[in-house]
Amino acid sequence: MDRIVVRGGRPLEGRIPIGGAKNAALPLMAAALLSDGPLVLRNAPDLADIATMRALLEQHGLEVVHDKAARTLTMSGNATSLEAPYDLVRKMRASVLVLGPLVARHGRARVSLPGGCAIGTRPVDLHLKGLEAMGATIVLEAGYIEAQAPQGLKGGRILFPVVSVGATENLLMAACLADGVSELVNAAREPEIEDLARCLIAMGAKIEGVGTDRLTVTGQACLGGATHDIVPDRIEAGTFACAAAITGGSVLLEGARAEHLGAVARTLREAGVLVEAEADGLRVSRLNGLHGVDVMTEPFPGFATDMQAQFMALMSVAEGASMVTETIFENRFMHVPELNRMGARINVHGASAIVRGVPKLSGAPVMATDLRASVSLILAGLAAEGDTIVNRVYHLDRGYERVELKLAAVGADIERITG
Ligand SMILES: CC(=O)N[C@H]1[C@@H](OP(=O)(O)OP(=O)(O)OC[C@H]2O[C@@H](n3ccc(=O)[nH]c3=O)[C@H](O)[C@@H]2O)O[C@H](CO)[C@@H](O)[C@@H]1O
Ligand SMILES: C=C(OP(=O)(O)O)C(=O)O
Repeated sequence: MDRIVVRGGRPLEGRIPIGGAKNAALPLMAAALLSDGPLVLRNAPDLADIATMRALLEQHGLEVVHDKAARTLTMSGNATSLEAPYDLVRKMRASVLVLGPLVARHGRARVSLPGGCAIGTRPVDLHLKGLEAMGATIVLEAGYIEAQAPQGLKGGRILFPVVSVGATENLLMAACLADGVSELVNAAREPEIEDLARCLIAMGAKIEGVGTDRLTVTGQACLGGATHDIVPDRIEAGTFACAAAITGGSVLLEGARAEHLGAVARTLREAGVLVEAEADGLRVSRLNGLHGVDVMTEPFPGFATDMQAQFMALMSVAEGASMVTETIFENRFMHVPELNRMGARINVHGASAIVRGVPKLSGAPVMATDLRASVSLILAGLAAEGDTIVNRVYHLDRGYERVELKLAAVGADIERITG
């Protein structure tokens, strides 16, 4: 199994290209199940999760071509199998996003209950209740969701009791082919949802309220093909922003958009990091010291839970203390014991972690159990004295394209050891 070795102490300088967002690409790929014509996605990242979604769509009967040189994904054809099997779905939570499109288009689907990052229980009840509100019958049997709507879905009013990115995406896609008008209230507003909505509109969907927490969808008989540019990955950008900050460097994040970073950019500035929009991206630099800042994860435009681990690594070398509160997932502090093994001083009290900054971290062999936790250990390694060996990098490969090459290109001493 591959490992990443980081030797800390070098300030990062240069330009880092930001890829298309994993969390936008996955629902966009699922949207191909709604379409009669080919869906072409440009700016497609080359990630393990994209390969998993590709395999899932292919086993449903779609043709998927990933031209990695051109960075395009082309999906065409219609589903011939309506079952999403456990072996693929368990690898990635976003697999459940095939459910809404399959039921909306074909009147039934059988989808395994999903896996994904081990960061909490992660139920899918909101996805299922929403489909029921649109007239589907749902039965859970032997680890599978069996959904039926033989007469097709009907438009309905769905009020989300908590903000859910995945449920908003699943039901938004389903509503595009439902009979009548659907209203999604308290919908998630993450930039990836806006990206999905824009692509669906290009495919012929009728959606109002894009970018707000109230989406109104007038169902259409069918959707067609489209060509769509995937939005840049705000979490990849935020991660490299933390890399620049933790090493006291200065990098230009090519293609990154300040408005998509939401509270992350504001919080970095509060901590003493310069974040400036330039013509072709965002410049992130740290000239002086870092200071501790409190953060609380929230749905967009609040501080993203997918940036919590990376920000905690940064705070572990800041002056003073910071309190990091995780409100989205109940078990997303798996990086804390590993950061502490590198000399960080972090105590967890329920949903909050108190981080007391230390002057230096020290390299160590570490291991993470989820994607963002893994990358937080690389960030810590960039600032640590000595070698940090990050094991189990398959988590990283789910969501970061060649992270070690991108970091090495701006001066980090980092390499992948294969095998
Ligand atoms: C592939 C993808 O885009 N993943 C992102 C997506 O995950 P995902 O779509 O799984 O996250 P959700 O926004 O749905 O989860 C938010 C909260 O709602 C709860 N919930 C969710 C659905 C449900 O049916 N019932 C329920 O109770 C969850 O347990 C969690 O506490 O948004 C998360 C929150 O920004 C991110 O961390 C993930 O990176
Ligand atoms: C938690 C994440 O992904 P997933 O929802 O696929 O587990 C993530 O991207 O940080």
